[in-house]
Amino acid sequence: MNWDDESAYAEPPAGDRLVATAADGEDRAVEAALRPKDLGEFVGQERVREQLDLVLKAARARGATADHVLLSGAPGLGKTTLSMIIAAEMGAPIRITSGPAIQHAGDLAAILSSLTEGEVLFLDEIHRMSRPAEEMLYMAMEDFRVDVIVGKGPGATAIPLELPPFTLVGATTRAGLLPPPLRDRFGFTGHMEFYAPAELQRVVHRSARLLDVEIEDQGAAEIAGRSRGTPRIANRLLRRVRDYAQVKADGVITREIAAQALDVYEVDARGLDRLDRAVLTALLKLFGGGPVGLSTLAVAVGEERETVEEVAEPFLVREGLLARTPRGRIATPAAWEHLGLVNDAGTAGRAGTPPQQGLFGG
Ligand SMILES: Nc1ncnc2c1ncn2[C@@H]1O[C@H](COP(=O)(O)OP(=O)(O)OP(=O)(O)O)[C@@H](O)[C@H]1O
Repeated sequence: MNWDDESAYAEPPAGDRLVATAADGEDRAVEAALRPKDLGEFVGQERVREQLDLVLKAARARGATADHVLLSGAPGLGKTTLSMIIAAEMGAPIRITSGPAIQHAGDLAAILSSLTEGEVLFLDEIHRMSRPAEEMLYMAMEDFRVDVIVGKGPGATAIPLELPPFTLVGATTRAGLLPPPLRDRFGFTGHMEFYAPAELQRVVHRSARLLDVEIEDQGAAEIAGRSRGTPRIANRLLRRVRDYAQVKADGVITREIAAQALDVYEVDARGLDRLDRAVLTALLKLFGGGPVGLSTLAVAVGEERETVEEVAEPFLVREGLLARTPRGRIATPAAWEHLGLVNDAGTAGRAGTPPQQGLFGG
C-alpha cells in the first residue's frame, strides 16, 4: 500500500451509494452508538493498536500528556473512533474539528487557547487546513505556544500566548500531502490498513449485538465479504440487511438472507456495486478489455469522467480488476473471471479474449 498515493482514497461524498466510504447522515446518527470505547474493543489494526497502547501507557506512567498522533488511511477505517479512544484511555476530554473548518489562523488560535491541560484535539482532514493556520500549528505542537497577531500592516504586533500541554490527533487520507515540517512534529504515526474479512466479521457481530439484531456466523461473513475492507460500509450494509430480514423473513440474518438482501441492493459478492460493474462490463464487452481512454469509457457508461475516475476506479484498481496504463484502462484476468466472461470466446466482438497483451504495456 502506497500511503503517499493520494488518488487511492480520493472519493467524493457518499451520495446514494451503499458502498461509499464517506459518512452520510444516517451513518453519523448511528456511528456514535457503534463506536468501540477502548482499545480492547477496537477490532483489527493490530500493529497500530499495539504501538498506540505503548505510547499511551508510557505517557500515563510518566504522568505526562501523550505525544501528538497522526492517523492516516482511507475514510471509514476508524480514525475518529481511535482518536476518541486515545482521549478515553488518557482520561482526557476531546475537542473535534477539521482542516476545512479552520480557514484562518485566528480560528485555530481560538480553539487552541481554550484547550485545557491534557485535552485531545482531533483535527480531521488535517491536510486541508490553510497555510497560515498550519504554520501556527507548528509552534503550538512544538512549544505549546502561539503568536497572536494584533493589528495590521506595519503596526501589527505578535503577542505570545502560552498554551497548556495538549495532544493533537491529526487524521488524513493523504499522508503524502502533509508538508514534512508538519509530519515531523507528530511523535507517532499510525497507518490504518483495510480490514481483513475475518476482522470485518467481528465488527458486524459486534454491531449486530449493539443493534439487537440476531445474526448467524455465515450471515456476518457474507456482509463482511462485501464491505470493501471498511467497517463503516460493513455497518451500513448490516443495517440494510437488517431491514430486509425484518420485512422478508423472521428478522434473523442468515447467509441466504444477507446474500439476497445485498443482491437487491446491487452489492455483489466482492463488494462491487452497479457503477463498478457497469464500468467493468463496458471495458470488457465494448472494448475487449482495453486499453481504452478514460473519457471513452465514461461516455460508454453514461457517467462523468471524474465519477469513473474518482468513484469507481480506486476500488477496482485496489481489487486488481482494472489497471491504469499510459495507453488507457485495461481489465485484468480477474475482471473477466469476476463477470463470468472468461470462457465467452465464441461470442461477438472480442468479449472472450482475456487481455493478456499489453497488461503492463504502454
Ligand atoms: N476497528 C473497529 N472496530 C469496530 N468498529 C469500527 C472500527 N473502526 C471503525 N469502526 C466503526 O466504523 C464507523 C466509522 O469509523 P470512523 O468514523 O472512526 O472512521 P474514520 O476513519 O474516522 O472515517 P472518516 O475519515 O470518514 O471520518 C464507526 O461506526 C465505527 O464504530
